[in-house]
Amino acid sequence: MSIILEAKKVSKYFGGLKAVDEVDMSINSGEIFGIIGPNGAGKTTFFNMCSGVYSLTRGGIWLSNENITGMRSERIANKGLARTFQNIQLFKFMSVMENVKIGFHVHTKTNVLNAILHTSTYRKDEQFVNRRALEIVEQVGLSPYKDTMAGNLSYGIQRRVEIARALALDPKVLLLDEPAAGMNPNETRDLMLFIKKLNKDGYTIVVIEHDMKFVMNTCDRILVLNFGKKICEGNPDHVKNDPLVQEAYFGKGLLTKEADT
Ligand SMILES: Nc1ncnc2c1ncn2[C@@H]1O[C@H](COP(=O)(O)OP(=O)(O)OP(=O)(O)O)[C@@H](O)[C@H]1O
Repeated sequence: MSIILEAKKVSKYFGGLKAVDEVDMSINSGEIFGIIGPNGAGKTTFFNMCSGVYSLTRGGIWLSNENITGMRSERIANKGLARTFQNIQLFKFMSVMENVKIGFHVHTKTNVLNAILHTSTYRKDEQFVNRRALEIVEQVGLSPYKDTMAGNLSYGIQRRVEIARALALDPKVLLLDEPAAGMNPNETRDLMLFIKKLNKDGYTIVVIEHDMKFVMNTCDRILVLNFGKKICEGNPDHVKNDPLVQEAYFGKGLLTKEADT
């Protein structure tokens, strides 16, 4: 199994605050990998460094053995790492297809002038984007909603549109920041199945999530952060039974109760 995303001694300091402190992580190609930890543990900051939104204070990040430390986020996206954000960031007055099509901008050569002049570059890009967007919409089961305005869809479907838009980048690795946040149990169950299907389709998935049932039932391996430090890493059973995790994060018994239901 090859390592697809690797972080070595990654740190981020905000003034005196060590939001992420010397965290190592190795994700194998084909895994569903979870990152958990209490509020403020450093999870999103860590994602922001992996995806080029934040610079690193120390350490390095490798994507498919290429050092991507310090690269801009568009460049990292182009190299195959796509992400979604904690808060849904869709264009609510645009259709599902239009939202997905926006995800293609890093792949196309069209600029404003090409668009205004309707050049052949623009027309070729338009054809490519329309065809691929339709394929992705079908792949993720959004065909019935393709012409619906995003703002009119349920929360669970909107999340799926966001993921579809990230797939437009043709990523190898998909980072999902709290995809189940705000979902009802049915939506969370559907999301779980959806993520497993995406993984079967060949995407490596890294997911930050507070919903323990989701994490324990979906992830192959889990990394636990607390106050910016990695306190545990392993398969769901290992993490569930780790006394440090129980104490530092969940409070004794809570993890077992939530994850087993
Ligand atoms: N841009 C920033 N400037 C200063 N401090 C920040 C910044 N971003 C995050 N922090 C701080 O870094 C710490 C880690 O925050 P982060 O959002 O990464 O945690 P988290 O584990 O994702 O939390 P949550 O589960 O609540 O989303 C927190 O103390 C937060 O206040």
